[in-house]
Amino acid sequence: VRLTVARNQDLSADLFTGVCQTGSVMSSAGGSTTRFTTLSVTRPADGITHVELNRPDKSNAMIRAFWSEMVDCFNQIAVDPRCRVVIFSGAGKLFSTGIDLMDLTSDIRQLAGDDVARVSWNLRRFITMGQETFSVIEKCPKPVIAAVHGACIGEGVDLITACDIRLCTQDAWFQVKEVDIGLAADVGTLQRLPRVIGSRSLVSELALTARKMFSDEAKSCGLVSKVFADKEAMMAGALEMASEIAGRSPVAVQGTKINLIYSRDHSVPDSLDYMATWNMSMLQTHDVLKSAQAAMEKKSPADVPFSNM
Ligand SMILES: CCC/C=C/C=C/C(=O)SCCNC(=O)CCNC(=O)[C@H](O)C(C)(C)COP(=O)(O)OP(=O)(O)OC[C@H]1O[C@@H](n2cnc3c(N)ncnc32)[C@H](O)[C@@H]1OP(=O)(O)O
Repeated sequence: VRLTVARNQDLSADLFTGVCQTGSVMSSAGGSTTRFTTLSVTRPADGITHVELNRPDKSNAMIRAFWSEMVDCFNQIAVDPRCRVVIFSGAGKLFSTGIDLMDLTSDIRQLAGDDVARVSWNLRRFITMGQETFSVIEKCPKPVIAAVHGACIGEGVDLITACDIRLCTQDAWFQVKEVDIGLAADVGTLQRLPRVIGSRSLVSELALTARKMFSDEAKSCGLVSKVFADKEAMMAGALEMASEIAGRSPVAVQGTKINLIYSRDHSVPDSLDYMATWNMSMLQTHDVLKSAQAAMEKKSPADVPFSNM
């Protein structure tokens, strides 16, 4: 199945109206609409939301509007019962070249405040806003599959390390570029990358030298779990994986994401404790009974109708 075909079929859907000339419109479950200029949001199949970086003529460089649109987008996805899983990709010839360098330089030049304390305070707020741009992905209970083709630079790496699953094309490359522009990466890569790939030595090497890492190495170190020949194959693979996830119990899927992230950041005893408390209510779902019955009847979970949440 190709995403492009599915998307065309979906343009009339009520929730996501797809890309139009002035941007993409997304309405929350409550009905309010948000118009995005840096993102395209579509629903290629039942339960699946496709979010696409949508500044292809500027290499999907991330401007300030992107920061707030990401927060709006993922906050809406988090509460949208019709979304069970998200695919995140980039339009055009590459995934993203990271922060928009024009924006960055003008933002830094325009820092306001009467003295060092006030300037610093404002700068801190600016940095935490940047961090929230990617933390919203992690806070969203729906799993997010990043699908990367071509370059993924700087903030692009911040973005994908906040995703749950990463796929890429053979021509993909990754670069923790921040030291080259005179700063220590500050919106997620240094915190998340060491937890994604096991080797702290490799993380330090990548972050301190800003060297490019190509797809084969990205696969062997665990940054991505699958490499596809080209973008078309990757998007088909992402859609197939997303369908597998969307067909399963949302109680089980969302509980799995939340507990995996919790256990990444806590000790095993604390995480087991959290898990027990989590499942003391979630195990009472009808989904367990329905799934167990389907397994005994040798049916796939995909054949079981689970209600949305
Ligand atoms: C508190 C927050 C702090 C956050 C920090 C974040 C840091 C980072 O993200 S560090 C990474 C910054 N990015 C870069 O240094 C990459 C810059 N781009 C490139 O080196 C090249 O674009 C690249 C080698 C990737 C590709 O080169 P190619 O010749 O194929 O394309 P270009 O002609 O360069 O690009 C096409 C148009 O896109 C514009 N563009 C590309 N990247 C950026 C960018 N990062 N910021 C702004 N604009 C970008 C480029 O200017 C071209 O536009 P136009 O000239 O209008 O055609």
